[in-house]
Amino acid sequence: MAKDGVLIQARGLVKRFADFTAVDGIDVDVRAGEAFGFLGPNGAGKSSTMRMVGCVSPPTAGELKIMGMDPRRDGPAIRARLGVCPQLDNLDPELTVRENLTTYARYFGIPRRVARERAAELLDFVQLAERANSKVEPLSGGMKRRLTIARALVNEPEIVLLDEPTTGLDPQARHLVWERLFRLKQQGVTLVLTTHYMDEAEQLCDRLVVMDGGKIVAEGSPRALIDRYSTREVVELRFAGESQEAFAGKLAGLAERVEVLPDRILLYVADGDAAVAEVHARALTPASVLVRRSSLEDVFLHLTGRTLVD
Ligand SMILES: Nc1ncnc2c1ncn2[C@@H]1O[C@H](COP(=O)(O)OP(=O)(O)OP(=O)(O)O)[C@@H](O)[C@H]1O
Repeated sequence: MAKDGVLIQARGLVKRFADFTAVDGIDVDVRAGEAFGFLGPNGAGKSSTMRMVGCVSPPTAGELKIMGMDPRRDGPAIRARLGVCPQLDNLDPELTVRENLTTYARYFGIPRRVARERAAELLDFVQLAERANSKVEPLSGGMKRRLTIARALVNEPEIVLLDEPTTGLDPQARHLVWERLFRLKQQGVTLVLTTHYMDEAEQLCDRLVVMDGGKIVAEGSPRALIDRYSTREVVELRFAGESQEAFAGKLAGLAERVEVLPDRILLYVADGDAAVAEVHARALTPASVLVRRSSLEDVFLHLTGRTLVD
């Protein structure tokens, strides 16, 4: 392990494609045992960063150290200690569920008998033991994703990279994946994930960076980011009629911050109910009112002026 328990260290890390800069000089420290997230909208540069960490795409500039090693020089040694769960499932449809694991194990030189034992354990872990002899094709999206996670664990990696682990899954399948990832974290595996789902980041990540346009715009724990960049509560008001903008002026002084979106107005306040009472006291009659806790979505909106998922 590298000094201070930092497993991944990036300094001024850059990825350019021709004259387009996808990752624009980011600094990152991922510590042993934590779940670390890259949160940002499509195109923020999350996957490009992950591919550099996974040693499949060389950095254009800057420094990157993984477990104290240099991806430019030590790619194979690093990859031997990483597990990778790519954004798109690339399981082998010709093979059974079990064979997808045992065949993958061969790339790491794991003896056949050990590979079979490990495959059985991993299929148990991802709750696919009953499907061991099934082909991959008929599996649901959630099962395929869990199998991809199992495959990423075949070499008993210290770090597991997960690129959008639950994109495209239904809520129940997502929860099952989250639950397994949480279990992995409890076992001491370091998780690095990208996501554009703020609930996923809040559920899983001990710390995260918010990325936008190739840059890191904020970093911290979900709680710390919310405390720093948002208020305790948010009131969402929807006014009937063509424009929310027309009502915004009537809300002056009512909140620490007001965001006017095309379909609603957000009031950032410490006490949502008190703010709602004040809205009514001003004889305003929104078509709907919702009081909720602040989330990472609010952090993102504050930092970039845009919503995370359009
Ligand atoms: N091989 C490539 N050649 C040219 N441009 C690329 C390449 N890979 C990525 N890009 C561009 O770099 C930018 C960042 O892409 P990246 O995939 O890293 O973003 P992301 O945050 O992971 O978003 P997504 O959720 O869509 O994967 C995008 O504008 C993308 O079009």
